[in-house]
Amino acid sequence: MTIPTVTLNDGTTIPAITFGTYKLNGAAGVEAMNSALNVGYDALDSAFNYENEGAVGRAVRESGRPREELRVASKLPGRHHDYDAALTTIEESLYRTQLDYFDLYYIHWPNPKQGKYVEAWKALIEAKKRGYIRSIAVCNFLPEHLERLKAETGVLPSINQIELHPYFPQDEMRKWNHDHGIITQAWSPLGRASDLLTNPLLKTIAERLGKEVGQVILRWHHQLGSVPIPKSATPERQIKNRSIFDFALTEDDMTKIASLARADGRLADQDPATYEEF
Ligand SMILES: NC(=O)C1=CN([C@@H]2O[C@H](COP(=O)(O)OP(=O)(O)OC[C@H]3O[C@@H](n4cnc5c(N)ncnc54)[C@H](OP(=O)(O)O)[C@@H]3O)[C@@H](O)[C@H]2O)C=CC1
Ligand SMILES: O=C(O)C(=O)[C@@H](O)[C@H](O)C(=O)CO
Repeated sequence: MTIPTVTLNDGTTIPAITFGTYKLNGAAGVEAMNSALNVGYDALDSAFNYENEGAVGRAVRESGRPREELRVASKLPGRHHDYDAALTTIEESLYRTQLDYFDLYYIHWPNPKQGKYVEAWKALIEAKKRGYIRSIAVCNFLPEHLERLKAETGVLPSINQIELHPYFPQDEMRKWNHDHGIITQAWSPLGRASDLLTNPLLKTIAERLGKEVGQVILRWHHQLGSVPIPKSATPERQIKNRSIFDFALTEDDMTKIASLARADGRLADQDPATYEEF
């Protein structure tokens, strides 16, 4: 089944599910990404810090698929938020992928203590003007960070990619994004293979629908209006994870899944208000 598309606030489009590539490196990484592109994913999420932009570019070329059919993303690391360094880093990302442009490029973390994310954002705006990037976006930004981008540049991102899964549903942040025309993407959408995948409530829903728990979680993301980015090195799981557009959760399922939220449901100690990424 074809993956539906989502239109961003700058008129560009992304598929309603993207393939995550964190920890997919080297030849094994290329193989996993090749498999994902072969089973119908149209988008790859990468980052300068994943050290796999070369594998991403190679998988895109080996797929034999037209470049314009695909969406390729990377992210600017915290150590390169200075304006000139940011532009050079984006150029380096392009050289590593050996692609002519990125569909999406994100600021990976705001690093508020360092305090240079507005400068980095201005570099992304310039990189878009130069044709390096089609759509500019952020990850892990809080409302206060987004307000500063708006006040100081007049440009809000197309996407805010945040940690999001049933243990950490981020209702307020998702609403903020939605109210400001920003699409929410969900990182670690499956809870990075934590006990979420064996949760009894999710298992009951999955059994009733004849689906797997991972599919129920990814469908939950879709019905919330967020775009999940599941990673899997396993072809069978890649296929299952993308097969979420031919069934639906009931309102009752959605309400029950909302009850799984935990006071601190984060997977790790990575609060964007204080976390500083290298
Ligand atoms: N912007 C940011 O700050 C961040 C962005 N990301 C992005 O989000 C992507 C996804 O997040 P990630 O942290 O990788 O975690 P995910 O929630 O996607 O979980 C990945 C893990 O789940 C396993 N898995 C995948 N599908 C299934 C399934 N159907 N059943 C059982 N297990 C499954 C995988 O195993 P296996 O591979 O062995 O199949 C892997 O161990 C990253 O790859 C990256 O692209 C991630 C973190 C932060
Ligand atoms: O994977 C990413 O995109 C990250 O930002 C990392 O910080 C990741 O979340 C991680 O857990 C690294 O240990």
